[in-house]
Amino acid sequence: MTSVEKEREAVLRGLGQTEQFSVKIAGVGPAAAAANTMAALMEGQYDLVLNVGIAGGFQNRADVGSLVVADEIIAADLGVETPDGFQSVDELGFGSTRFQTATGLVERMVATAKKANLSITIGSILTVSTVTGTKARAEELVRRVPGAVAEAMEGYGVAVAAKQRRVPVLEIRAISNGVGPRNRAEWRIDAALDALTQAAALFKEVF
Ligand SMILES: O=C(O)c1cccc(C(=O)CC[C@H]2O[C@@H](n3cnc4c(=O)[nH]cnc43)[C@H](O)[C@@H]2O)c1
Repeated sequence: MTSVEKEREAVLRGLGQTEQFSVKIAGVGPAAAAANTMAALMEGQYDLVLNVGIAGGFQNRADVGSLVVADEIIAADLGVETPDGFQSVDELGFGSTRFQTATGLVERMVATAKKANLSITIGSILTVSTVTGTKARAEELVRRVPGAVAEAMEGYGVAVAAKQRRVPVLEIRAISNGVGPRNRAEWRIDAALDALTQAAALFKEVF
């Protein structure tokens, strides 16, 4: 599942000729991602759901142009803001903001990417509904989730649908920008899409 067509094309370029994978559009944001992933899972039989796309990288954790793979997918803004700070739905007893990703496959993806000389980091990938645009917010997210390496907008939605259908899930992202003060001029979307293509070229071997 990719959010937009450009990400889908980048993945298809890397996959080359294969019938092993089906690459579908999730849309932007967790709700669209959950609905479109569920629709895909109702139409076909799948062994694994991958959420692949670009993301923001947290400073000194994931550099622009590098790859990240999630050991955990976390809905970072699903909760309540109280005078004492943010409380997640887990703390409130309303559900879970966290999904573990497919054990074994994370390590295989990382080992294979490293063998291909790609820069890749394992960590929590946050799902947010609002892109972080300030240093204070970036710091707050890292304080709340010390293992966070990147933020994007779809992983949690994809994971909700995958879990419902009892299919393992993985999130792999290429970093297009830093998480922090908004600065569109610093975006490196082409570099991130190239990294996605290089990652996807390994998928046949890894999965
Ligand atoms: O207009 C902005 O300043 C802006 C900054 C970052 C991202 C956006 C998007 O509209 C991107 C949405 C799309 O890309 C993924 N993505 C990429 N970078 C980030 C990020 O830093 N934080 C959250 N999501 C990001 C996301 O998964 C969406 O699919 C606009």
